[in-house]
This record gives sequence, C-alpha cells and structure tokens, in this order.
Amino acid sequence: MSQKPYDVTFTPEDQKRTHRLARVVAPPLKTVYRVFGRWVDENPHNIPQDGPAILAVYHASLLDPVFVALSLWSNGRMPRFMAKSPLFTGIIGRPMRALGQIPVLRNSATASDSLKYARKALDAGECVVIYPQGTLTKNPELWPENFKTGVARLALESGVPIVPVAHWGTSALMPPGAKKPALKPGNIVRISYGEPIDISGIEATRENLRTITNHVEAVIARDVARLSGKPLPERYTHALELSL
Ligand SMILES: CCCCCCCCCCCCCCCC(=O)OC[C@@H](O)COP(=O)(O)O
Repeated sequence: MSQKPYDVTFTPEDQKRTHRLARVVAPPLKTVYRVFGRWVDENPHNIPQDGPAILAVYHASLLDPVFVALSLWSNGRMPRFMAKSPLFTGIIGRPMRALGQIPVLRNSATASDSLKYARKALDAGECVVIYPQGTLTKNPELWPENFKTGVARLALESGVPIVPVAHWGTSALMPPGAKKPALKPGNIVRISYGEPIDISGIEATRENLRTITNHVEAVIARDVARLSGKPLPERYTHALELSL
C-alpha cells in the first residue's frame, strides 16, 4: 500500500493521467472480457454526457464492475468506482489507484471520508459509481436489497441526480459465492441505464433519505425484473413512485 493510500484527488493532471491509462487498459480488458460474453447497453442516453454524475448500480457478481466500467468508458465516461479498501492493495491496488478509483474504508471511524472523496470527484465533474448494497446481493433470487443511504446523501448534498443502473447476465458466469468464473463466450450481459432521478431541493431528513433509497432500489429491481424476465416481487411496487 502506498504511503497515503486514501488521499484521492481529481486535479486536471490526475484526470489527464487516469484517462491516458484507461485508453491503454480498456482495449485489452475488452478482449479478455470476451471470454465471458459481450455486453449490450440499454438507454445509454441516460448517462450524463458531461459534468458530475452519480450512478447507483446493482451488484450481483464480482464480474459486473468491469462490464459496467467498459460500458461507461465506451459511452464516453471515465468511471470512478467506490470500492472496498482492500482492493487498493496488492496486484489490483496499483491500477485501482492509478485509474483514480475511490476507496471505501468499511466499519471504520473514517468510513464517511469515502463520501468526501466522492463529493470531491463530483465537484471535479466526475462520474461516481456506487454499489448501494455495499456488497454482493445476499438475496437467494438475486433481487437487489438492503440499499444503504450513501447515494441519497451524496445526491442531496451535491444536487446531482441519481442514475439507477441494472444489469443481468453476470450471475450466470459467476454468481455470489462462486470461486471462479465460467467461460461463456456466447453469454450476453445487458446493462440498463435508467432515467436520472432528480432530488435537488429535498430536505435531508432521515425519513427522506430512506424513501429516496428505497425508490432507487425499487427502480433497479424493476429493471432487473425486465432484463431477467422474472416478475417483480410485490414488495417493491409501492416504492416505484417517489412520494416525499
Ligand atoms: C475500462 C477503462 C476504465 C477503467 C476504470 C476502472 C475500472 C475499475 C473497476 C473495478 C471497480 C471495483 C468496484 C468494486 C466495488 C466493491 O468494492 O464491491 C464489493 C464487492 O465486490 C465484494 O464485497 P464483499 O463480498 O462484501 O467483500
């Protein structure tokens, strides 16, 4: 680990450096990822083309971050993932830092620093990618669940809309708990970008944070249902409307 592993900055020089590296890394990563199949974007016009963006993404496989990263990069956005701090050490740590990703210190007194980094990234006009579950879904049927309120807090503080992102197809390759991925070159991963949810001007009460969070979860669940062809469980339906 470097001396100051959690000092993340987004200066114009950092941006240039990280983009330069991404341009080198993306093509071989795309080639390697073909052994897991290909991905298809749905409604990529919902990805803000420039300026700050918050993407809330469904997490159902250890493989999905790279599909989402490649999709965003191919759509003109350099993703800044919030990722658990152990991913910033060792072999993966070096590129994670060099690519300007954002470490999350779990269960520590400094856990909230991670949102400060995210805020800094937004102030610099970056595209911040967050897994609101904080971990892979534990739901046996892979429905999104237990979303944490960080996305809503960040959006309320910054006034930046939330883009809900669902996907389907990575759990066939590597479901939660699997030790290694299956190679399925014919596999298709569909990534669906939902309409941005604008919550600017809403008061940051505990209740509102929970309502917004449940809404984002329900919208992602609805898109997972559509992509997977499974019926949406009843428990999500009331939060599909955002009523504050
Ligand atoms: C392609 C060109 C642009 C490249 C951009 C950089 C791509 C980096 C993608 C990697 C981002 C990794 C994000 C991981 C998020 C995370 O940390 O989730 C935790 C779960 O996994 C597992 O958690 P758990 O099982 O609870 O330990």
